[in-house]
Amino acid sequence: MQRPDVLDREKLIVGFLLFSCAVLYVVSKRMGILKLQRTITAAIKAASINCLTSPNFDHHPNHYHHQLPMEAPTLVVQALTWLALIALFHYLATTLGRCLRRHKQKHPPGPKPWPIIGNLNLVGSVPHQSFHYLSQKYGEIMQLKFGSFPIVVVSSPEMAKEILQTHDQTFASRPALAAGKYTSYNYSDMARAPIGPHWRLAKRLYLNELLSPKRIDSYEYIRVEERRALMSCLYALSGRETVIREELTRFTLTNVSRMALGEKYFSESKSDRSSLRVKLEELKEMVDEWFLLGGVFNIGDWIPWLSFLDLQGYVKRMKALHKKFDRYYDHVIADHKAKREANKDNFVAKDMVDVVLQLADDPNLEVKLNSDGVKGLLQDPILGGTDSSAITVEWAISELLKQPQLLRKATEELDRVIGRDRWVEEADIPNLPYIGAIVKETVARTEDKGQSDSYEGDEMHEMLYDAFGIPPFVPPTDDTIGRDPRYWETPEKFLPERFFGKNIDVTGHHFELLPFGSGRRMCPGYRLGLMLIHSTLANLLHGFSWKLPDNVKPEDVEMEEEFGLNTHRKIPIVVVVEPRLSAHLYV
Ligand code: HEM
Repeated sequence: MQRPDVLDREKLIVGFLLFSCAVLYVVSKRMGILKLQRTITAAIKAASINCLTSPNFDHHPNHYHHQLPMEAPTLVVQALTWLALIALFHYLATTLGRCLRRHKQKHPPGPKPWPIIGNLNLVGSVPHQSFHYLSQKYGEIMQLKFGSFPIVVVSSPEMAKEILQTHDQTFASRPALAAGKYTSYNYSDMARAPIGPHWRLAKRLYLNELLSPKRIDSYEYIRVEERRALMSCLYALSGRETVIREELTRFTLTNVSRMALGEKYFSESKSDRSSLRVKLEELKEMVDEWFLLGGVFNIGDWIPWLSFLDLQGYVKRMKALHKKFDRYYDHVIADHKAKREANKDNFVAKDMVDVVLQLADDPNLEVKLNSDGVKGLLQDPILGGTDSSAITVEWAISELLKQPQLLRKATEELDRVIGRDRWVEEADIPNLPYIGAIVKETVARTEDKGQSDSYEGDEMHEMLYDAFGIPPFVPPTDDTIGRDPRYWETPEKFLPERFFGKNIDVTGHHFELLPFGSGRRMCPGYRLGLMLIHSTLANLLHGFSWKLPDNVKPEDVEMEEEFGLNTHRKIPIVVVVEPRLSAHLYV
């Protein structure tokens, strides 16, 4: 991508005018402006005398021309000289302005914006679908205006590479949206933090403490215990209509809570009123609400002078949600502090909360961790690790129920590789290529369709102009690339086989498939996320046969999406499961 060039002709005009001005300035300085005027006046006078002495001129003595004092033409000539100079400067200024404007207006193509709302009228309730539609009309890089802010949407692997790899430093910060302020402890979680010392601290913490390959392996026993609990629970529900999302969210929430916080910190009993702990149902609702509010188009974000009205009521909801999460984190922190106090002399940090609290006490830390900073850091794994893994498995099952022949192929592979007398272990995953292809196809089609962050702010604006001559940008929507027939055969079809014989991975190197992003803001939890998705899906397909309720045919399964920071199914899928393995494996 090149910085757009000003037209050569205009460069010449501007150069010529600047040169003329410089000459006029130097000459007037040397001669003095009055002398210059006198010279010009003399030249014009000489011309007029020539004219007066021409044979056609009327020489009658009473002719008023003869009566004029000599000063009058001098004044006229002086006035004309000034007018000419003013006109010259005016011309120069307007031409220069036009050139600069032309330079700035070299925007990517896009629809004409309306006053105040910009192009918000073209963005439907599922924005990535609107982007996809618009990008077909305007191309792989297009400009839209959200209220007062210009944004750019890119939708090809080549453009994605430019933005996320070549210029990733320029584009790595996040916009300051209300969701980050009210639901992410004033931009203190890693996902919303601007690039800076706090974000670097978070990255180090996750990569070294919670999400390093060694640490992920050491938590395998938690994932196995929780997987067993999930399988037993589904076994108990067999033959009944079940909303699988409920079970999956409980499963991922428990896993991530135990890994990051050390234990569950929620109560599973609906009737237990005495517990200080938040109820599981309530926590699930809080997580759902967080993802919904994180992805909404809050008018105040894009038309800031209307923000105080909170027209859609989102900010009010964000503040209410913040209070609930705050109570939850206060409880987690107080419990950890109490345990540390009780074990003062030989205390060893056991989980991420212990590590974060130790960091908060460290006076030599590059950036001081205050209470918001601590809670922001606890939030990333709870929210980042829960919803995305659960909804990916739900989408995969929905796609398989729509095409039962794919479900058959997956169970054939499981029977062949694993057999019917044991569960699938994490070490088996590389030997299950068909399940792997299903996971890739699912994340390619469904992950983070909602990623529509844009970048703003004067500094960012300048950087964007420096880098590209373009205004703020929206990261490439996987959905747009994922549906482009130039990169995918029959993109509208769920087709795991498309990955066979192709070395396309999902870890940010192949820009036609970016479910976890790429570059420095790439998801730090991708290993854990993939591990959870692979092993959960493989065991669900291995342990149960899957059916739709009697009155629903595969072709009737709705695949409508609900927009949010993650894209959920609009209507959770209802399934009926029956065990496939011996009964003793489910206890
Ligand atoms: C299926 C599972 C997951 C998917 C699909 C997913 C996807 C993503 C995506 C697309 C991003 C944004 C990348 C970008 O802007 O370029 C992201 C960021 C992030 N994810 Fe994940 N994620 C998953 C699991 C996890 C897990 C398990 C954790 C932690 C335990 C996690 C923590 C984070 C954090 C902290 C960020 C913010 C990174 C930053 O802004 O620098 N994610 N994730």
